Amino acid sequence: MDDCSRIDVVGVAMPFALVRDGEQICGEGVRRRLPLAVRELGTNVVRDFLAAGEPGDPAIVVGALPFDRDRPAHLYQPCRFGRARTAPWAEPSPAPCAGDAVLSAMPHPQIYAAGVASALAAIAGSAHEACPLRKVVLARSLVVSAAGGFDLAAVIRRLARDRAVTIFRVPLDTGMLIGATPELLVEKTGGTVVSWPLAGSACRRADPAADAAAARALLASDKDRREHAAVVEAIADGLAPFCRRLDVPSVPSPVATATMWHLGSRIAGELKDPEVSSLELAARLHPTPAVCGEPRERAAALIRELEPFDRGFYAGAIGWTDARGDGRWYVTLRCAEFTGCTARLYAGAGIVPGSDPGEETRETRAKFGALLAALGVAVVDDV
Ligand SMILES: C=C(O[C@H]1C=CC=C(C(=O)O)[C@@H]1O)C(=O)O
Repeated sequence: MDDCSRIDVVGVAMPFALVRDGEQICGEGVRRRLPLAVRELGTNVVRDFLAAGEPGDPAIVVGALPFDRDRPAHLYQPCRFGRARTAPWAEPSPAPCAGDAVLSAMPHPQIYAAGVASALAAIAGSAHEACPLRKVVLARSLVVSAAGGFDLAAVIRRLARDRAVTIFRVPLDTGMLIGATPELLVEKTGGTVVSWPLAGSACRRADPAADAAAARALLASDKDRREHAAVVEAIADGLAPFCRRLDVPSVPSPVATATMWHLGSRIAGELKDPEVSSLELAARLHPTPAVCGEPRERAAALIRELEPFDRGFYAGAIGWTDARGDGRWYVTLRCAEFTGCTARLYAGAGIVPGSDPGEETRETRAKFGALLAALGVAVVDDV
């Protein structure tokens, strides 16, 4: 493994990068691809794939899982891989984007709000069925076009000012996926596994007293607690067969990013088999009700019906797994795909009985905030 401490991960040298708290994980080049669909990423897939490679190549798989479990994952063995504990963000970040950016919401916020109302009707209509729809996460997207393009290194440096999130950059075949996710899908190290789901949100406030009150109100919100509980239950159910012991908090805690409060629950377990692959665990858990809904297939069908765009890699997972199965996968949130002079941003909100279409639309607007600020674009009320 290379020491990437002297490599500027936001430069072009190591295009795949995950950065949190000064720890960088980065990869350069594509040695071999692992083009399986998410649902095919089962036991021993990574171990067998790496065993068939050339000796001396990095014993690691990195990349991104799409939202759709039936689609091919973007997974590969890089030519070089590095890991280091340094903070490469010392220099001040210049304004990343020309001020002439044009914003185009897809769908329009009013259409999104109407979609939330339709989702609420579908949830209510299924209430007396044997297996009712309990939750669906509806997303929308925002295309930002800038004639002069984007300075992606500056975007990353700006995102990295928030120490509570993990910054990622994944080179895709179609562009560059960049974001700042607050949510850990799964981390596996030896015999231990951790997942830290988030669901239930409130905007941060500038005034400290108002901000603390917003966190208290979120913790006390029955609607947000139900939204959160659906995710915790699904993850606990997904991990239980792999664990000899699993600790699931009975109440969530507030988790803060620079722009949002969330309800979070740190779920930790002891694995029956320490060789199990973190990619297999990620593929089993994905998509959780933090990004899809409950029950999964039914929520995914409603998402296909109501969302007028393709999620692609948004609401998927990004991360890495090594030959021992150790690795870390994050939920692909607060992100954009950059292609030429456009950036497509995504944001979603969990819908449960009691959700309000206007509130959920405002929540998605606030979730665009981190990326828009990093692009140097002001959040305006009609997006
Ligand atoms: C789907 C997103 O957020 C998820 C993660 C945290 C809180 C969420 C919520 O409160 O709705 C979402 O489940 C997104 O940011 O696009």
